[in-house]
Amino acid sequence: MGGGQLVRTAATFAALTGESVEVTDVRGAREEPGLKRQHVAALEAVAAACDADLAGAEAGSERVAVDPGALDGGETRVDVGTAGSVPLILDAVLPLAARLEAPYRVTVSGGTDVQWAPPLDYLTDVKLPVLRAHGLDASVTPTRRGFYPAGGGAVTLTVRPSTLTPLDLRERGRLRHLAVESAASESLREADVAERQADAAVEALQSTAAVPVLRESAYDETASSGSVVTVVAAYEHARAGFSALGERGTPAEAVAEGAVESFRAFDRTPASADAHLADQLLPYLALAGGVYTTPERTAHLETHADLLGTFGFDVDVADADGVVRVSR
Ligand SMILES: Nc1ncnc2c1ncn2[C@@H]1O[C@H](COP(=O)(O)OP(=O)(O)OP(=O)(O)O)[C@@H](O)[C@H]1O
Repeated sequence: MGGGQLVRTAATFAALTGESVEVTDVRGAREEPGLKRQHVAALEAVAAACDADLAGAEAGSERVAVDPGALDGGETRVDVGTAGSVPLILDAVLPLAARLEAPYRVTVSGGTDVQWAPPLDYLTDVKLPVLRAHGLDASVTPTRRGFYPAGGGAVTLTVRPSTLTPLDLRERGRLRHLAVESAASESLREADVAERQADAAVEALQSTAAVPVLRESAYDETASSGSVVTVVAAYEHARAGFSALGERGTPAEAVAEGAVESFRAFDRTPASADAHLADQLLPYLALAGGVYTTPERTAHLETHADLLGTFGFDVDVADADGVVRVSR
């Protein structure tokens, strides 16, 4: 049944509802089935917030059980040990705010900007502002970035008891500004990678949109070298983000162009949530209700919505006027 998302969501909703859950045949369809270290870390991060007993929470395990206690917060550290995604682990923890009885602080080390996961700047500058506008009380303090394969990044998340309000994202409103967030390893400073990514993105965006384009670029001492650029689109009522990771052999300018192109494609649609945010907002929609639209039905959106249905939270995913409308 399902992938890593199933394990994370099962743990999160066990903690939220106070009901024990068991997931069997974990990542059964994957080449290497069973839990990966990053899924174990997510289970540990959720379990520590609610004194849960975990069974089978180890790498390779194909069966895991979560028996939650009270969501009384506290403080803990979790180490993914690899470049497994830190933002994905924090994603599992963030919705707990809705039922926390006291603040919870977790420091997670691993990869901050890795493939197939939300980059750090996407979490801090796209997802968190959207959620804060809807009642979430959470702050993220990055200490260091971590790229593939060594990871070694570290981020501290503090979540406080929050009253979530319905996601009212029917219309995104007009584009107000764009921001380019560019980051690279210290070892790429000599090649000006962070500046080149930022300059190329800013230049391309200025030729596309008649709004202010903010720009930030930074270097960080990292265990493995890498780079990342995120284009943040701030609309009147919504935010969207488009990231690209640097790759050996791909010029910094081409990396930036990838992120800009994704923004342009989204901006041509009337949607209020980008394709990634659409699946990541589902737990909040389940808890607080609301509506948003997104350009496409991704497999993540569909399987995550189905999964929430199995926890008794029905989410409606419907085609409407060329976009996909997600509501509850
Ligand atoms: N560029 C990106 N920007 C923002 N979010 C992203 C980006 N790429 C992937 N994501 C998000 O990362 C999450 C990936 O979840 P997924 O379940 O695939 O991870 P996993 O734990 O590695 O699972 P598995 O290994 O079983 O496939 C999704 O929520 C997806 O929207």
